[in-house]
This record gives sequence, C-alpha cells and structure tokens, in this order.
Amino acid sequence: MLRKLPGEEVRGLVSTTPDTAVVFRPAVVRTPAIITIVIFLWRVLAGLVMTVVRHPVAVALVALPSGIVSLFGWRVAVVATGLVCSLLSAWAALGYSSFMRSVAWPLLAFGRWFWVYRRHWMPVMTVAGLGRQIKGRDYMPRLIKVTCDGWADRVTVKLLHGQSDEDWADRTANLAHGFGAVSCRVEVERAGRVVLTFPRRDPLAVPLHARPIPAEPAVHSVEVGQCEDGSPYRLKVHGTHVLIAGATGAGKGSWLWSTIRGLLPAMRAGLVQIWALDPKRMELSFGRALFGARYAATPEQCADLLEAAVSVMQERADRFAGLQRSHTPTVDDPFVLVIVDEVAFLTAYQSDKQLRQRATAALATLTTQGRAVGVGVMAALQDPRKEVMSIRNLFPDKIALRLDESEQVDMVLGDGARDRGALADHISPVPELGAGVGYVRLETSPDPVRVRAAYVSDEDIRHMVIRYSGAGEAV
Ligand SMILES: Nc1ncnc2c1ncn2[C@@H]1O[C@H](COP(=O)(O)OP(=O)(O)OP(=O)(O)O)[C@@H](O)[C@H]1O
Repeated sequence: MLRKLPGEEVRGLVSTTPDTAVVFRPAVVRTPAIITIVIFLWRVLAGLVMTVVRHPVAVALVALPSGIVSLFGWRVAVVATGLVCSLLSAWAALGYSSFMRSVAWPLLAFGRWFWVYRRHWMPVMTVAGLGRQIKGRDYMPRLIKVTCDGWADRVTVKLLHGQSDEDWADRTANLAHGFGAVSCRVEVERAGRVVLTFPRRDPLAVPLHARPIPAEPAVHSVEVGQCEDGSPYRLKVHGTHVLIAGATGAGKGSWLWSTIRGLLPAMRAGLVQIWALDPKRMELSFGRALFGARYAATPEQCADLLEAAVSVMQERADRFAGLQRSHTPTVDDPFVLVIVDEVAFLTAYQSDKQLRQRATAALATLTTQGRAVGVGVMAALQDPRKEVMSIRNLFPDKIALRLDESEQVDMVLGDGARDRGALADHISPVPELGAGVGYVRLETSPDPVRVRAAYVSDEDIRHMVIRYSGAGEAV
C-alpha cells in the first residue's frame, strides 16, 4: 500500500544550498478533480469485486436479504431467511464437514479478516518493522487472503519487493502477539508470498491414546500420532534415519513405542526386524520379549549388536552392488530398524573409550550407508550438543521434543528451524499438556511440523507383548 504526501505539505518543503541564498521550492502539479474521482471509483469497484471473489459466502449473506427486502418487502425476506436457515441447519446436521468447509470456515475467515487482520494490519506491520517508509511514502506488505479451518487461521501475504521469508520468520513473536495468537509459523507459498499460520486453539493439548495396531503389515511409514490440524501423522521409518531429542520427561518413549507398535504386524510377517538397544534399561526392557535375541543393554552388548547390524548392512551392500540401488523389504531381506534409547550413553557418557569408539563408528557407518540397503537407525537422546552426539547431522529426519534452551532447537532440527516456528523450548513441561509433543523436520521439507505422539502405556506394552511376543524371531 502506498500513501503519497499531500500536495500542501510538498509545497511547504524548501531546501537551500549551505553557503548561498538560493532557495529550491518543488513545483506542485494539481491533479484535475475528475481524474481523482475516476481513480477513487476504480479502487472502490476493484475492492468490491475482490471482496465478492474472496468472500462469496459473507457477501451473499449480506447482499441476498437486502436485495429481497428491497425487491419483495421485509415479509418475504423473513420467510426466505427462515427457509435458508432451515436448509443450512439440515446441511450441517447431514454433512457436517462439507457444511463447515463450504459455509462456516469461509464465514469465520471473513470475520477474522475484517475484525482481526485488516483492522490491525498497518499498526502490527509498522511496529514489527515489516512495513517501510521511504522518502515519506509508506510501503506495506499486502494482506492477500485469510482462510480458516478447525484449529488455525492462514494468512497469505505478498511481501514487499526485496523482503525475504526470513525477515518474517524473525518477527513471529511480534506477529503472534499483534494478532492475538499464541504462536505464528511462516511458510513460503511461492516467490514473493508467504503464508502465516496462527493457531486459534491447540488440538495437541490433550494426550492421545495408543494408535490401533495396523491390521496389515506396514513398513515404510507408521501412524505414530496426530498433527495440529487433527490429521493422523505417519512417520517415515524405511529409507531414512530418525533422531529424537528431548529433555528428560519430554516423551521420547512414546515416539519409540508408537513406532514399534505400528511395525508389529510387519515384524510378525517377517518384513521388519527391530534391534533394540537399551543402555538405560528403563524403556525398551519393558517389551523385551518382542525383540527376542536382538536386544542389548550393557555397553558391550550394545557395541556387539551395532557391529552385527553393520555386518548385515555390508553383506547386503555386497549382494546388491550392481543389481539394485534401493531396498524393498522381503522375508529374505527384511527392513532392519535399530532403535537406540539414550544414544549418548554409548557415544558420550561411556567411560570405556574403546567401547565408545566402537559404538560411534558403527552408528556412523549405519547412518551413512544403511538406508539404501534397508537398515535404519532411530535414536533418542536428551542432550543434542555436538560433543554428546557428534553424528547428529547424519540423521536425515529429526524430531525436537521439549528442549531446555532455545539454541538447542536449531542444534536438533538444523539452522533456521526455530525461526520457522519450531518453538520446542516453549513446549509445556506438564506431561498431560506437552509430553510427546514435538516438531518434526524431514529432509524433504524445511518447514517443521508440530505433532503429538500417542502415549503407549505400560498396559498397552503388556498387551503388545502378550499378542506379539516372539514376533522379533519371525525370521
Ligand atoms: N505422548 C504422551 N502423551 C501424554 N503423556 C506422555 C506421553 N509420553 C510420555 N508421557 C508422560 O510423560 C512421562 C515421561 O515420558 P517418557 O519417560 O517417555 O519421557 P522420556 O523423554 O523418555 O524421559 P527420559 O529421557 O527421562 O526417559 C511418562 O511417564 C508419561 O506419564
């Protein structure tokens, strides 16, 4: 948006050279009134057309009753309004989601556009430093449209020329406070446009029960929890490695157990093997019977098991060389998922230097060469510093659960993740509100996704053991 200096002000501007008495006064050209009126009418017309195009439901709601009143009188208008309300109620009762999608959310979007975003746009942009004033002219980023769904508003913005999404990512706190939301996330829609997501409520504030065990074997991805928009979240496990970082009590166990739970039918079918390393002995030991002989707890056992996984990987690499470049899980060559709880016990806190080096070298080998041959690593840890986990960058997919310090977010998820809205250091330490909540950043997308893993209780694990005990020995 551009605001010109009024002519009277310009006329008053004078400038002089420092050592002479020459005075410069700008010439003011008066615009004929007719041109001003035409431009004004054109803007009103364009504004009306854009309002009809962007908010058809809201416009129809206002324009139709007014039209009927003026054409047929208020009695007909009351009857017609009653009829339309009954039809809308029937629609809402019979097809709730289509009613919400076609009527309720567009209406809410109009209300939020008008009352929240358009009303506060100029002051918020100015105070947040996203608008500019150059030579007396105001330049404002343009509010293109607002859409709503059950949990958030999405505001599409045209950036000022020369602005980048990073300028906006640096101001997410200002934007959230300015528009009355708890947080704001910035995503690039296309060149010159960003979409700001402002959650209106948090659907992840209540714990989720363990997801049902799939009826059919699933290997590539497993449903582990739920996204902010209420949709199920499927975590890719095959063809990648996953690092899960979170402070103590952040709920790392729920990610590990939800993954194991989703893979149980594939384990039984012989398409997946889970190799469990449990140096803390407090997490995976609970379902030990699921893993059969592929379970290790002492540092020696863990190093041996990791090296055995490296051998499987190398044997496959020798066999696949020149024949295939990617892995398809079969009973002969199942997907091997090495799950390590508190990997820092092996890579940093282990006092025996030789064991530490063996474990680190095996993990580095698996994470650099394993995915093409069907060997994946899923590791959990509390402290994401480089000294503790020197190979954290070898994990393509990363999950940041509750972290103690804001700097740790980018350590886990990569540069710029916190600016893009991954506020892992703001996740509630209250287990009911925040345990299992995390930001997932996949190698295929720079935008972190907020997800809550389902809570797999001790009782759930007991049932899993009763139903699937020995599944780990299927092959
Ligand atoms: N997804 C979840 N939903 C709700 N509550 C959870 C969830 N995950 C864990 N909790 C609660 O939080 C507590 C701590 O979880 P958990 O032991 O998995 O954390 P952790 O990150 O593994 O901690 P540590 O590193 O200390 O082992 C659990 O006892 C449980 O009560």
